Amino acid sequence: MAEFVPVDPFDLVIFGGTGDLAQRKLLPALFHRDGDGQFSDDSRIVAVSRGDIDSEAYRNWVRETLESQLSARELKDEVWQRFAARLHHVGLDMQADTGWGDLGAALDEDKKRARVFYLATAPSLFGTVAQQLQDASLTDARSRIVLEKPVGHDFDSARDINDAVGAVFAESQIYRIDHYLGKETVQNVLALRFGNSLFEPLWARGAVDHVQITVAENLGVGQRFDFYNRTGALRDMVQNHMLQLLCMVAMEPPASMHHDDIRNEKIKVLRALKPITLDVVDRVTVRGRYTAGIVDGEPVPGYREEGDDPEINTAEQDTETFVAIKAEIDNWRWNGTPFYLRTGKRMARKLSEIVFQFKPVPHSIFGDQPLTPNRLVLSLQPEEGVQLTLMTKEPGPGGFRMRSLPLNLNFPDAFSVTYPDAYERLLMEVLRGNPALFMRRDEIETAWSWIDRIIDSWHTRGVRTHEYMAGSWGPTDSFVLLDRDDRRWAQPE
Ligand SMILES: NC(=O)C1=CN([C@@H]2O[C@H](COP(=O)(O)OP(=O)(O)OC[C@H]3O[C@@H](n4cnc5c(N)ncnc54)[C@H](OP(=O)(O)O)[C@@H]3O)[C@@H](O)[C@H]2O)C=CC1
Ligand SMILES: O=C1O[C@H](COP(=O)(O)O)[C@@H](O)[C@H](O)[C@H]1O
Repeated sequence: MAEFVPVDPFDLVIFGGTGDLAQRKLLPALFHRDGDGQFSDDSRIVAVSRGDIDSEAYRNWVRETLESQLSARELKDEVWQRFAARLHHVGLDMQADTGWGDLGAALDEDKKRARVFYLATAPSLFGTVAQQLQDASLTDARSRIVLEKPVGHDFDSARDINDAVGAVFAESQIYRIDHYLGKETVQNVLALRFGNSLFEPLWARGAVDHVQITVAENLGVGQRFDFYNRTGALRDMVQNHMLQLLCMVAMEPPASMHHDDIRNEKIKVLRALKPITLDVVDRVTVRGRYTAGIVDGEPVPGYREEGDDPEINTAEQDTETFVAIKAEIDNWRWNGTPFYLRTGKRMARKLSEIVFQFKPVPHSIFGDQPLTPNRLVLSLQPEEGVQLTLMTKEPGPGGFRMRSLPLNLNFPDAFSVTYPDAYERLLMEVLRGNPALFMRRDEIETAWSWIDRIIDSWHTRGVRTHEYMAGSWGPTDSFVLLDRDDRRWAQPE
């Protein structure tokens, strides 16, 4: 039976406490955890923004924002009263030297209490805020700082941010968010691989033909056009989420669940990624961009039409909303077993999954009967579960007929509890002081180095985006990418 374990008293400061991320993810997540009784009465949440509002006005704003997202059943009055009492707002400009004393005054002076600074702001402010906090004597060995993604837009900027934040906080105090690491199924990869003796002997080049990692979204870029247009799918999704998924499935068994044991294994995978160089970039990567189409039965505009600011939406700007990559890991376990990565916006439907395609049997004793090689599918979204396809004999008379059937483990069916979403889990891990689900500095920087190489090669080779219709599974070239190796994407069915 799931049990919600309370966390010790804390002060949580959210820089950007009135922003979109706070509104849609952080505040609902905190409200849910409070609802399950995990926060002590004296724990505080202090929002920082430049807004000229007092704490009462902030509480009213939070109430409205929760009302627009939660059901009346979820927004229980008793929980709201408790939650509201811990909310405070401090108005200050993170780039100015004034106002930091007000923030200090809003915090508890008890040195034993966890003090967490959550930077839900542009990454260009991370170093400045860290320095201001130190100058205002608001940090000590017990404080923690949470950095939202993206940590930089390339290796150099990531290193600068890490240096600036690292000048104030020790690495053990820095929590770099990748919300995919908070997803239930991603953690279940550890349980599946290392809690069962069944899979690990097969988890290698000898048995696995190839691996596919798909993160498809049906949504477009929406309100974030400006950010996205400067970023693109490779930086937005592959540098972080997809490479983290790759690490979780490809790493060697860690010695324990200790955060450094896990992160030490992940970094080895990132270091072993074969660089994608100028001579291969147009064979092993595909860039795409959606045009108008139909998603979930509704007509939707193309990418270009989503950004209405002519200053940023120029014809020369060739931002990709889709990317597919044939990645290779140069190590003993995976040599010769490609990992095909694919992510895109406005695709046929929301679907995140990791597919292990096993090799065919070496010899068939069943004559002409076609045999489908086994496949292990780890589903992340929208449904969480694990599926293993096996060849079986069709029952009954009529000869020996073989059929491929799935062995299904659907988490919502198997476990009746509703479990916390990724942000809820990650926030609780920060408050507990457990960095296992966060990215270490070397992971971020090594991932950026690999990504930078692809971007440089794209620019030098002039690799352009290919159009795909919104509501499809991506550009034709992404199918050719696998076709060339005589393989197919697991989707569409
Ligand atoms: N929104 C999302 O879904 C996601 C966002 N992120 C990242 O999180 C960060 C924040 O994103 P998002 O919430 O969307 O951004 P918003 O622009 O919606 O919010 C920014 C917040 O920061 C405050 N702020 C901005 N500048 C200052 C300043 N100089 N001093 C004090 N407060 C300031 C704003 O308030 P005010 O203007 O009143 O000062 C506001 O509260 C970004 O780096 C984004 O890339 C990451 C993953 C998902
Ligand atoms: O970090 C990001 O992730 C979301 C997708 O997250 P999910 O949990 O809904 O799969 C993506 O839409 C966004 O562009 C990106 O910045």
